[in-house]
Amino acid sequence: MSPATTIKDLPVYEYPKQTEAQLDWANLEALDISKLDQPGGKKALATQVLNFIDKNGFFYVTGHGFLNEQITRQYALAQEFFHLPLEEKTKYLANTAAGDFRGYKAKAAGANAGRDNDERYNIPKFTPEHERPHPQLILDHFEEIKDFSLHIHNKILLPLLRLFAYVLEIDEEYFVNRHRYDAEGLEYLRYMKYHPDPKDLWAIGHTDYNTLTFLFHQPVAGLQVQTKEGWRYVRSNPDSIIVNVADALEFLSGGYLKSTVHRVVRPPKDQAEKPRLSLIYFARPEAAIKLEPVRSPLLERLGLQKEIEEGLSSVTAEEWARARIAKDHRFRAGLVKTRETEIIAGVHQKYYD
Ligand SMILES: O=C(O)CCC(=O)C(=O)O
Ligand SMILES: [Fe+2]
Repeated sequence: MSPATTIKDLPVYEYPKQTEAQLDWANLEALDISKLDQPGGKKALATQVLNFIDKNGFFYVTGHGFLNEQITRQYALAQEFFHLPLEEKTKYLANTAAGDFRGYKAKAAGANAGRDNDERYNIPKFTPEHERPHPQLILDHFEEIKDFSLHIHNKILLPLLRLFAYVLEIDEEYFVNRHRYDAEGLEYLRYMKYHPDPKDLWAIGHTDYNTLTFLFHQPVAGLQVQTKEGWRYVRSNPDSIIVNVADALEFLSGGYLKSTVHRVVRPPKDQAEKPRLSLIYFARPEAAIKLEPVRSPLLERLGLQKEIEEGLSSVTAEEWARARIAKDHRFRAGLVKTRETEIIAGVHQKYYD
């Protein structure tokens, strides 16, 4: 390969073109988190958050401190990873039957081929708990992937958690203290590849089971968010990360922050024949954190304060995530015909077409 098309060791990743299709786009707020370091910035952002967060858990983050090249390097790695032979990738299979999503998930095949059209590689946080084998490609770029993951955790996740705590008028370290990087618990960076497929629905409507999900720029349209007015496409802008509130943060915030339903549909005609790569970071609370609602002066004032009750409040973040992953596995593997809705402790997960 010529030097012009590689940066040192990897082919340069070029984003596909944005679609020219006229789509119904969701209107989402953008939080410029670089403002948090400026006088008055926290207050301004809190006002913005209060305007949407009890209705819709999707928003953009700008001012996140990543250079475009850092993000496209991760896409280049994702692309190279998925080019590895299937027998190499399957050496690193995730144990999804046990609710463990670390490692590789192949695209469904054989009798279950219709159940999904995506491959994934989940790279867990860089702590001794999660030391595990990786392909040489990943090992060769380990420090770069680690720096990328740590930037998301320390420079994006934690400031957002402090901001949400400020909005709820609680100790600003309340959520941060439940997301210590070195503590036991699973977060991961995901490389994902959707293979072109004629079916309309590529990922059924769902909520995520973690704290916050960070979706990096991805011009192939397909991600949709459920709104009161119906499904709306989420536009991906080059300077923004798309963020969504997921189950654990909804539970911890006493239901105030909304874990928002989303899905992935087949891209519009001008993009439908291309593979769709996604680069996603799933932040989760520490494993042992109980999903009990916080006591918040804001929620008290609004009459929305939830009490700690039997049931979900005694379920940990780890138990919730494992239960969701294992149920999902049972469907994808063809062990059950339809998705099971009760996850744990009598709490139901809703699926939407
Ligand atoms: O690929 C995307 O844009 C979204 C994927 C997603 O919702 C998920 O993996 O939970
Ligand atoms: Fe999702």
